[in-house]
Amino acid sequence: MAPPDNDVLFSRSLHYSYGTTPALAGVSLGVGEGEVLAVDGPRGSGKTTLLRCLSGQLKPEQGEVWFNSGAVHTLSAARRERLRLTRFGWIDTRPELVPELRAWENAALPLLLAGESHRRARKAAGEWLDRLDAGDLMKARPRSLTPAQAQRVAIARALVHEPAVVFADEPTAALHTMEGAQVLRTLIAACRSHGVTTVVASHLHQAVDLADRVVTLVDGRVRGTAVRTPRPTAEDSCSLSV
Ligand SMILES: Nc1ncnc2c1ncn2[C@@H]1O[C@H](COP(=O)(O)OP(=O)(O)OP(=O)(O)O)[C@@H](O)[C@H]1O
Repeated sequence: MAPPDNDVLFSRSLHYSYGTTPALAGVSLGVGEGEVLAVDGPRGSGKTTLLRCLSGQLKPEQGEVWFNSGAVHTLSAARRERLRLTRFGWIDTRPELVPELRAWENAALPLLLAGESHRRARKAAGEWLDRLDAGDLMKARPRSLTPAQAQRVAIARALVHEPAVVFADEPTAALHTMEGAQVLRTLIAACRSHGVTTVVASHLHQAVDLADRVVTLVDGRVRGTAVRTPRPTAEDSCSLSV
């Protein structure tokens, strides 16, 4: 059965286990266009596994994932990889930048991999680094960046190819609390102002205040959903003109 038309991303009854350890035990949810969804829950509740299934990194053992009314769960690994490269952005807990590349080259990777010219990829990466308050880091190597600066470069990399959906898996868990809060605000403001649908996992409740809706997972199941009204604006998230 096809998913509701108004959801960009939709899952139905997702199940996933690592060997005998169940991680998802029937998760169904939808994410609307431009919505910022926070996935909350204690450690081990299945947040990372859910984001990996929704983004096509993992194939669910049972259940369905739909993106823009197209089935993701039935795609081959190569087609899912292509989808991730072109339509999705991923921000991990740790930025995992390529140490040999400069910040702008790291940020430009999705465009360079897609065959974009060096000049255009550099321009787009520079614009994103500027918006994320990291424009002065263009030529820096990852080893010279603070964790928060490196995460800003990783956020630019997730947004540079204008994805439809950005997934962020505990993007501030490795940062100092204050820096983490700033980085999260910048990320969500950037996604909002560019209309990017966003799914953020967080067990620290940091994302909850900035999201439109919060889904709480416990033991691989949805335990609750809270909708924030009125919907937060980009200005609520960040004072930068992202
Ligand atoms: N590679 C793995 N091998 C075995 N078990 C795993 C693996 N990854 C996750 N798990 C288990 O699956 C369950 C869900 O893990 P998951 O990482 O999805 O939860 P999480 O909510 O993201 O946790 P955290 O907040 O600690 O990142 C947990 O019981 C976890 O121990």
